[in-house]
Amino acid sequence: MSKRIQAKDVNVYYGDFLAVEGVDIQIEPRTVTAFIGPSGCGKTTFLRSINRMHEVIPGAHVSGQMLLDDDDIYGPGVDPVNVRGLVGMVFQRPNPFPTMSIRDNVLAGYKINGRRLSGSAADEIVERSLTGANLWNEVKDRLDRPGSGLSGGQQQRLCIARTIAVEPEVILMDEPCSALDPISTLAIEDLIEELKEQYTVVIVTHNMQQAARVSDKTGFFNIAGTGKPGHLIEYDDTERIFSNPANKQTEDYVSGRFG
Ligand SMILES: Nc1ncnc2c1ncn2[C@@H]1O[C@H](COP(=O)(O)OP(=O)(O)OP(=O)(O)O)[C@@H](O)[C@H]1O
Repeated sequence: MSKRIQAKDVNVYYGDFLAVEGVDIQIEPRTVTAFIGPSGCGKTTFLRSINRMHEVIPGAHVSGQMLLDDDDIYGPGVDPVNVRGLVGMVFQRPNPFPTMSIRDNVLAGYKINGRRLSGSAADEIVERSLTGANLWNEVKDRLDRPGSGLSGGQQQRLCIARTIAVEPEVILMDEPCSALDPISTLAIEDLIEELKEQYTVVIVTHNMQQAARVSDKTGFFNIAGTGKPGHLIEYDDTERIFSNPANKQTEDYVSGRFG
């Protein structure tokens, strides 16, 4: 598990609008990468292009190559549903299925794909996934209760359990802590550290301290003005980005002199 992500001259569009232009990046397996940058610079848009979630918006499309190891996820005949199995996504707001039990939430990826599981296989997946999401001990005695009965932080860890249940190679996270309190945020940050032992993790965050805490590498995106496309300005070791970036725009942004 865990694959390299390589974008080659990737442009991301909403209809005719070019939202992100010319991204070249190579993200190594078993690392955490954070995307930072001002609002509207295309962090989320680019993130969503890594598992073809972008194209659920009518008219949205991508040009260039997006490779998972050596396979282009936009290649001919590639089924986006399979791509989303390999590249899981955790969203800003925890979104467990509210009426479904905790157990069924974990298994939701299998149910949606129509895959049948024996009871013992399902039990094993539920325990492994909830343990992997650092949630097992808190919920093991109430697996049949609805997911909506959990706290926000627990719900987000349930969503992470649902993502890892289907054994992806890559986990994308779009501001996964922005709706959480500081304690729950720390729990997710600790979990991200553990997830990178098995997965390639890419996280969008507005919180620069969080990027500095959780990531090995940081990508800074910027935009020249409203209506202009966002660009990846710099991608380097997180320590370097926050202490001695190569680009003046990055330096201005991380030192708070932006705008
Ligand atoms: N569904 C959409 N349809 C059309 N344009 C969109 C859509 N979603 C985003 N955009 C545009 O694409 C550009 C990039 O937006 P995006 O949300 O990716 O930026 P971001 O860096 O993630 O911003 P934020 O930090 O505010 O979340 C913006 O100009 C935005 O208005």
